[in-house]
Amino acid sequence: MKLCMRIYGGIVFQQRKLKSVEEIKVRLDQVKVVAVTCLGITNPLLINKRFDVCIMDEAGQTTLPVSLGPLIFASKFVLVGDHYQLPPLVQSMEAQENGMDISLFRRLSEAHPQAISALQSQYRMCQGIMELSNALIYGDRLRCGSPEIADAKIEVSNLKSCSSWLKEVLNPNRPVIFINSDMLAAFERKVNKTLNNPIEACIIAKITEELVNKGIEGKDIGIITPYNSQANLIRHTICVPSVEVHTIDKYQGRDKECILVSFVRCSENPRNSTSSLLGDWHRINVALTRAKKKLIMVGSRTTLSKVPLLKLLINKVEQQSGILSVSKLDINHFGDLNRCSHSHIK
Ligand SMILES: Nc1ncnc2c1ncn2[C@@H]1O[C@H](COP(=O)(O)OP(=O)(O)OP(=O)(O)O)[C@@H](O)[C@H]1O
Repeated sequence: MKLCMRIYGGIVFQQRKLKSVEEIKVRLDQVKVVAVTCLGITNPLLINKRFDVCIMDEAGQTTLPVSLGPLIFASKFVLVGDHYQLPPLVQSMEAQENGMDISLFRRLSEAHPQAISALQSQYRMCQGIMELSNALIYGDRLRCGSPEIADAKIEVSNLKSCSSWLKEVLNPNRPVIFINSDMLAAFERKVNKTLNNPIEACIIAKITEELVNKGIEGKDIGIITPYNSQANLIRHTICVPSVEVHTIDKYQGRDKECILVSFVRCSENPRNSTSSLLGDWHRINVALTRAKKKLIMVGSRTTLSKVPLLKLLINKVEQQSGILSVSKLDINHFGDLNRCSHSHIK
């Protein structure tokens, strides 16, 4: 059945085209379930409504005042979220210092651990991908929901025509690959106070093109990176329009069959790179848990290893035999490294 959803003032309606405020009011009195954003609850049409239960999704990423809005309309509430992923986005330093980036979900789960029901079966990641966040973040508590999920693999057509490094990267039996760019001198570049890495963008573009050539649909591929400038650079570099490219923060709550991560940081003096967006383990957790069947990471092992959690990640990938060090010879097979490093796209 195909449902047609219509949204009026932040409230979602199924199927019907409603022509007047009166019709919306009548419909609202008939329905048993109302779906609305946290801020949409302030809609005047809902002002006198009361609900038996309020279920709030992504509660770990919602600030306390925004959470309280819908909760006061209900007798009971259930908060759904994961405070091991990114917390609410709060830009004001003063608000942060006063705890505004701590969600109601986190506060209540710490104050009332007996009220938590931890969901341990997950239906997204295959075994190899799940093992990373299990080892780094979840203390080995996650399980694959079924053997089919655990063993899921990408399906690619004949890899014989690929160069040897791409054969390794696309190999369906390797769910996790970390492409180490140390031999390429693929240095980060500062552009208007943000960072990008042209050589990493070229590597990501080449792998994406090859995945599509070998039968993976663009809509099943996602590319994520910590930095906006790198997301823009990759969007300009790849030739497959249906592939989604976003920052890690924007990818929370989403998934794809195949995820490529560009870590960007690579500096001649790696110590300079330790305080960065990558220092936040919540963000690393989001990046590692978006792929269903294939997770391909590109970065400088030397630079990233200065961040303790990323060092653990790289060691874990090494245990899975998933590290691939690429050389200038490999990369020059598909084009001119100089063209990548002198890219003028900002
Ligand atoms: N019972 C199930 N059987 C098969 N697939 C499922 C089942 N439940 C969830 N999935 C799939 O697992 C993936 C993750 O589900 P969902 O997005 O609901 O999880 P989530 O906990 O909200 O994830 P996150 O907060 O990490 O983004 C989705 O691709 C979804 O289709």
